[in-house]
Amino acid sequence: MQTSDHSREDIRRFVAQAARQDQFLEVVSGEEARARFHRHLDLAPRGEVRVPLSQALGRVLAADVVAEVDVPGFDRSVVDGFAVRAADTAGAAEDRPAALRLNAEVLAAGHAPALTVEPGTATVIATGGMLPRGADAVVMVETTETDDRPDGLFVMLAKPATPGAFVAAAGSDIGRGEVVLRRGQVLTSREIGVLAAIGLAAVAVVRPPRVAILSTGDEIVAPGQPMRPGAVYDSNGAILAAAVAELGGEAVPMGIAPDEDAALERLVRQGLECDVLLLSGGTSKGAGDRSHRIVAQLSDPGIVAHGVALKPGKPLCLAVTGGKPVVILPGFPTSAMFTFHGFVAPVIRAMAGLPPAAVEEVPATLPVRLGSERGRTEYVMVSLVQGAAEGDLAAYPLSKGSGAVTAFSHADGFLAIDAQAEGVEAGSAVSVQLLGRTVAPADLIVVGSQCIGLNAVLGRLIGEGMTVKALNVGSMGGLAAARRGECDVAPVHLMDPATGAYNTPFLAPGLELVTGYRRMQGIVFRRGDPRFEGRSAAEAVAAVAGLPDCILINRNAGSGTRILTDRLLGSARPTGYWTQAKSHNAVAVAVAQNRADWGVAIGTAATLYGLGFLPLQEEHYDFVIPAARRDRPAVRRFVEALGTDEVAEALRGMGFLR
Ligand SMILES: Nc1nc2c(c(=O)[nH]1)N[C@H]1C(S)=C(S)[C@@H](COP(=O)(O)OP(=O)(O)OC[C@H]3O[C@@H](n4cnc5c(N)ncnc54)[C@H](O)[C@@H]3O)O[C@H]1N2
Ligand code: MOO
Repeated sequence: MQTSDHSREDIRRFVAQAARQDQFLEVVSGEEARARFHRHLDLAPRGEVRVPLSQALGRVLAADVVAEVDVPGFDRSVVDGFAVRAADTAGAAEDRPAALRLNAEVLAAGHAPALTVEPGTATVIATGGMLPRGADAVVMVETTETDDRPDGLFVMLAKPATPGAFVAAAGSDIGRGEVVLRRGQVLTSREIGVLAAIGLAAVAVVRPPRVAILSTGDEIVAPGQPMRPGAVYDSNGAILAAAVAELGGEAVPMGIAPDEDAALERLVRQGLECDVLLLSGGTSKGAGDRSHRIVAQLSDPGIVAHGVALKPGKPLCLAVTGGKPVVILPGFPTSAMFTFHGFVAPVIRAMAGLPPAAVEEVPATLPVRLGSERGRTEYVMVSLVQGAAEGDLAAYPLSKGSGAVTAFSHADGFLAIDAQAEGVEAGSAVSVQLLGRTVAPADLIVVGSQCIGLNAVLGRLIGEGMTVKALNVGSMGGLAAARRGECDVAPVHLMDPATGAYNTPFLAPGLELVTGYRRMQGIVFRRGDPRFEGRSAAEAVAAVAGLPDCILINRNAGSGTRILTDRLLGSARPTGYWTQAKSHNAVAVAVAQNRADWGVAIGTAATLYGLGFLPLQEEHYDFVIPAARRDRPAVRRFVEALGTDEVAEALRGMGFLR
């Protein structure tokens, strides 16, 4: 839909359509939605295919595999030596060796013996050689001597051999008729080895369910294509295709459908040729949201639930047609992933012949308060860090909203807030459902304010093989985490408004400060703007503060940059003063995209977005370290690396001062 040139009638129609909430009249619980969905689904695997072993990795066995051969297939020598009759060696000793005449045969691996080991004789045998008739043991060559006598070549044994010594019996590894692998087994390199050992070149595996994946929306652009204003790259398509493959399905990417009924209808019809059809976007009540209207045309039974009392995930639309699932996931990536894992993944697993995924939960403590809207069960992605006491885990919320794409990749798991609760208090015990099987441990935990300069140090440590977990919770959050002993390093840039001093005034007993680097803060503006170009910061502010059409993009209250801005403005309240951008980047983007005309940010942000910059003041970005953690090897290495010339050089290269 075009964004300009709308007639009043267009706009009235848009609002009327957007306000029509019919599709959300019946919002059901997650359990109810799942129950309705499963009532109509056919979850049986969709047949089997034979694949060569070279293509069997990761596939699911369609049937039990029964060995038709023994492994080993014959009694086999496991050493180089002599095949003997153990009875002939009874009583052998250093001073009374048993002498056995050697038969005229050498049993290399892969050759069938021709001669019997008669009493009083032995046959030379190699590792892997087939035990000859008559023999019941093998003697290692090192423990023997040979004796070249006129009546033949003899081997002298100084010790008796026990029956079966150094012989691997036929079928001792795998016996003919044995079930070696069970149906439903996921084939790894180990199982593929077993299949090869019993002589199979190909194996029957479950046919992976084919899952059509269609992203929808006029604003969606395929990665690799040029960006347009207001557009977003199609991340859902890529995430879903990979997630389907991870679950044993075959992703059938169908690209991006525009918000247009005819095209959508055609693509939905095409997608229904697969075993599952997944759409994302356009399920909400926006005027451009077409997907659910098209899916609503399906029958037998069609849509079974549209709207679930979950956050994220409210607009999820579940449909079934002829036993085949058709799901519209919400467009926001976190919502799409969350509902995919909750509602679609179990279906794909079942169709792929896999058992339900095991759910692992760990207890943790919530370090900060979490607010929640009543009426929907809310799921919050968290990152887990080791707390002060051994075994204690702190669950840091990764609250970037449903639209974020990084929440899933940064999270260790998620916690649920009851639909009736208005939030969870700081310090509450919570249960975290893990996304993987274990909590990923890290050598160094960094919690606080994030800065791209930090990578100059952390990148180096990671290159040395250290694992690092860095959580962005702001300076105040980092300071609190350091006080609670939940991090090794808390990067902070806090200015005391009374004195203008950085960071030191905020230290508490048990905390140390390591000097980091400085960041120049200043006014950012679009190059060439005569209201700023060529002026000092103070002159510029004096000139623009009273101009109603010169818009400021301000920072959030509590941030160091906001304190600086307030000092700069004095009692002036320019247009835009009440905005609350949360980062340097957000300020720079707003100015670069002409949504605002000026703001205060660090010089690096101005450079990144090609903006003009009027320097104001250096900000100190330092590191608070709990004294109790100061001697940990990872912390010592961090401080050491920070002090090196290479790091200082890298920081200067990025525009920081060190
Ligand atoms: N007035 C109301 N507005 C909204 C409600 C509501 O109840 N009342 N629900 C909100 C909720 S909750 C969600 S979640 C979103 C989901 O809406 P849709 O599923 O219709 O998704 P879209 O509007 O198409 O897109 C939402 C958002 O996600 C981006 N998107 C879409 N597809 C992709 C993709 N393939 N890759 C990356 N990003 C994608 C899209 O550009 C939008 O920014 O609705 C709320 N609104
Ligand atoms: O519930 Mo929507 O799915 O916020 O994100």
